[in-house]
Amino acid sequence: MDSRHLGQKLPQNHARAPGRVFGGHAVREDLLDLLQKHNARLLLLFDYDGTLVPIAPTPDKARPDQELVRLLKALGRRYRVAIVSGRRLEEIQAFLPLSEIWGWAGCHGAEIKVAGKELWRYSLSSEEKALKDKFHLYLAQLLAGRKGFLLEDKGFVLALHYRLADKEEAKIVKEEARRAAETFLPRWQIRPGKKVLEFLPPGINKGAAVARLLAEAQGFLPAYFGDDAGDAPALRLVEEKAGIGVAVGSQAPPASFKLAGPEAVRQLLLRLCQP
Ligand SMILES: O=P(O)(O)OC[C@H]1O[C@H](O[C@H]2O[C@H](CO)[C@@H](O)[C@H](O)[C@H]2O)[C@H](O)[C@@H](O)[C@@H]1O
Repeated sequence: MDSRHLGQKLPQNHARAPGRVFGGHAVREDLLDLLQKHNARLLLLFDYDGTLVPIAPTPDKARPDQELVRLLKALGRRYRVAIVSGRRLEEIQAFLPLSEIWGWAGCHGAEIKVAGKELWRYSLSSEEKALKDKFHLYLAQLLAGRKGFLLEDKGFVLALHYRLADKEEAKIVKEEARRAAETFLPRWQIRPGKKVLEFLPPGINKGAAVARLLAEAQGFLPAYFGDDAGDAPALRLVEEKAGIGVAVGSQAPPASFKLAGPEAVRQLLLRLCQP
């Protein structure tokens, strides 16, 4: 096995390189070479929305196409593949019903499965659940009669979407929601995403999720692909472990490599699948 990038920093030209956005959808050959070198000991970790599929007006519209499903199936046969999503684990598994995918983290890592078995799950105390339910009710009332908002209750996480709302109204609603969260759930995190404000239990983040997955994949080189602020802890952790961070799109946190968007990711993965 080629372990040149395990337990040591990436070569100077890759480590924290200014990360050019690779124009168009042409494949970054340097990144492809680096990934191919690790062959069966490569662990590919993917965020979903904005990384594997383009952002859509509403969450239910961002479904994978058949080519993506076939691509992940082929990748899963050749490499270790994990999905690390802000979505509910059940939902993301329904979108990508593939036994070839080894690892799954849902709700930003509040629920994790590996090789078909539950690995870890955040334990929501009854007191915390009751407060979360009260907060949910409060938000539902706040949004009643307002257009363009969507409230997603993911069990462990609440997401307040405002992509289709009026800008000024969204600003007011977000401020009010933040204020209420500090009253109902003062220990919880408030995390902005792409036109969404998410409310999560303490300690839940994609960095912790990836750390749990990596502990089950000793000797593998991790490569993480992510597009937004929620992916920052995972990108950081993977690069600290001398793995490969790939920032996808213009709003992505810093990483050694940059790709223009989901189509550029797909072109790279298609090449990675070739014999
Ligand atoms: O970590 P991810 O897998 O990228 O999930 C992050 C959030 O994605 C979804 O919301 C985002 O994508 C929607 C569809 O493109 C878009 O309409 C929305 O504005 C985005 O915020 C999902 O609904 C959330 O639960 C995830 O946390």
